[in-house]
Amino acid sequence: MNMTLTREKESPAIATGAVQPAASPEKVYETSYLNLWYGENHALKNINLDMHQNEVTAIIGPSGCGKSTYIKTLNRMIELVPDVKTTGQIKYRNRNILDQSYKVEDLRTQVGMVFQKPNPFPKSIYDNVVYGPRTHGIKNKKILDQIVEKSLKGAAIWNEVKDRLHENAYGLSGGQQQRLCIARCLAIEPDVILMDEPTSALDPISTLKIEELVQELKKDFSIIIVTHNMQQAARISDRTAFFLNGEVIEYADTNTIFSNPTDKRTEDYITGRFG
Ligand SMILES: Nc1ncnc2c1ncn2[C@@H]1O[C@H](COP(=O)(O)OP(=O)(O)OP(=O)(O)O)[C@@H](O)[C@H]1O
Repeated sequence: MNMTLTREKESPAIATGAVQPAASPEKVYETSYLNLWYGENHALKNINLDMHQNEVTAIIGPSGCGKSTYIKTLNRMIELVPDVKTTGQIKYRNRNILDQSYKVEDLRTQVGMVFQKPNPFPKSIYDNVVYGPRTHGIKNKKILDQIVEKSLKGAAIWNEVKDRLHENAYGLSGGQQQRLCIARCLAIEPDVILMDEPTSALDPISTLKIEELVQELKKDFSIIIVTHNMQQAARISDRTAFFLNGEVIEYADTNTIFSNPTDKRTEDYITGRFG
């Protein structure tokens, strides 16, 4: 059965705001037949997903379906969990990152991550932003100053903090802290930004700011975002993958997922019948 969830019809709340994806933008990630086990728990099952440059890809699905697990495989953070086993491939820019010869440090210079709860370091705003560049050996103050300004502007927080750069980041509001964490991520000039429910701890106004920011950032970066919030996926993403019980049930451009899904389970989820 076809269903319609468009701006004008049944559900104004799930209006897709994102522009349709371009014909075939370059692939950033290509996941093929990815399986992942936590011990005996088969958490990801035969995942096949391509993610594209300068797009926002949303990952949605009910609690426990494997969203966070999947996004953590994309920067190999998953390796921090003991007793994890994977099979299959994840190619980032044509190289399989699951191949142990791929240095995780190299991957992390290309792929930044923003987490559910803002996690600034207990340092000044300035020191938070320059943390990555300093780790990479940049010491020149003029260059670091430029990185700070550019990154904070990129994360749409410069005007709010430019006069207090040397104050502790913990003095910022939750929404400001999250934008600072995005600035910290931008300072390493990544190619891809992974976001694991970046607004779930924020109030609606801060959420809106982050959503607007994501739309800006996709001009320069590729963004993969896990969200519980279907309206958010509909508003900001170009493509959406619906996960259920560790499988990708449906992956398509966001408009299709929310207005004309092909799988009954997708339809049931986006209409709130479960999850
Ligand atoms: N560190 C871990 N050790 C063992 N099992 C885990 C671990 N993390 C997740 N799992 C299991 O893997 C499955 C997928 O969990 P995951 O956290 O990826 O789901 P999710 O879709 O992100 O859920 P939520 O929306 O609640 O955050 C679940 O069965 C979960 O219990």
